[in-house]
Amino acid sequence: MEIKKKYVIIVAGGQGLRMGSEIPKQFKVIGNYPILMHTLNTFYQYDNNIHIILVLPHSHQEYWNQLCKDYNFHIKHTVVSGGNTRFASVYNGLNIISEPGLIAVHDGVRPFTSQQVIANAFKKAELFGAVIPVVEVIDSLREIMPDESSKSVPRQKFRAVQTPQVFRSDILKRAYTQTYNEWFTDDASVVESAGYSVHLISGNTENIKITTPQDLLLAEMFISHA
Ligand SMILES: Nc1ccn([C@@H]2O[C@H](COP(=O)(O)OP(=O)(O)OP(=O)(O)O)[C@@H](O)[C@H]2O)c(=O)n1
Ligand SMILES: C[C@](O)(CO)[C@H](O)COP(=O)(O)O
Repeated sequence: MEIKKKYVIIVAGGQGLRMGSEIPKQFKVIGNYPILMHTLNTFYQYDNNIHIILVLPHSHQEYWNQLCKDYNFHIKHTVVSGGNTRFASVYNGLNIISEPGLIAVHDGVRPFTSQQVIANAFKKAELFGAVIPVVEVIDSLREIMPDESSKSVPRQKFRAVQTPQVFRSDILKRAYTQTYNEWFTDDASVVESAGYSVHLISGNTENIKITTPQDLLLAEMFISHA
């Protein structure tokens, strides 16, 4: 079978408002390195030929270059400027990919994706074209009704969605020609809205999205027990 080029667009163009810290959360240090370096390293460990595209706000790029020098970080990657939404940041990353292949899109603030999940996502994307990792929901769920009352819903019917989400490049590029919608919270929602179906695989529960100060504590704990 033909070996497809592999890309990963790592989005780190956000402001980290829910973290509320002075330094954007993607640059916070856990286990001796900034979070983003752990994330890039995870993909490099998976395949040291993967093309890594890192999306950062223009205003953070100088800081990142300095961090790379300070931490002697030499994993090859291309930096692209972020947009005002995650959708716009992915779009900008996609714009520099001209050759066909498989494209993973991954949150810069998810440093704990397992090698097994990355490998499985790429493998299944060859077959299905659009693959996302999900985990079961562990809390009970309630739906809020228009009159603000609520009703319980069966959690067995739902899954929590993670990244990396991996797609054939033609599918992802076509999907990202759509106009932005506020329910596009991930790449699967964009691809599905363009008429494609999305294949689910098992994610890994440690693959948290570091969003709040509590997540940062959890991340420190994962690193210290790795
Ligand atoms: N304009 C944006 C917004 C988000 N992201 C990225 O998308 C991922 C998931 O977003 P989230 O956790 O919400 O990050 P922030 O937008 O930084 O956080 P917040 O919503 O709390 O401001 C993050 O890696 C974030 O950097 C991005 O690349 N460009
Ligand atoms: C892409 C994502 O991480 C999948 O769970 C999530 O949708 C990002 O949401 P956010 O509101 O941008 O954090």
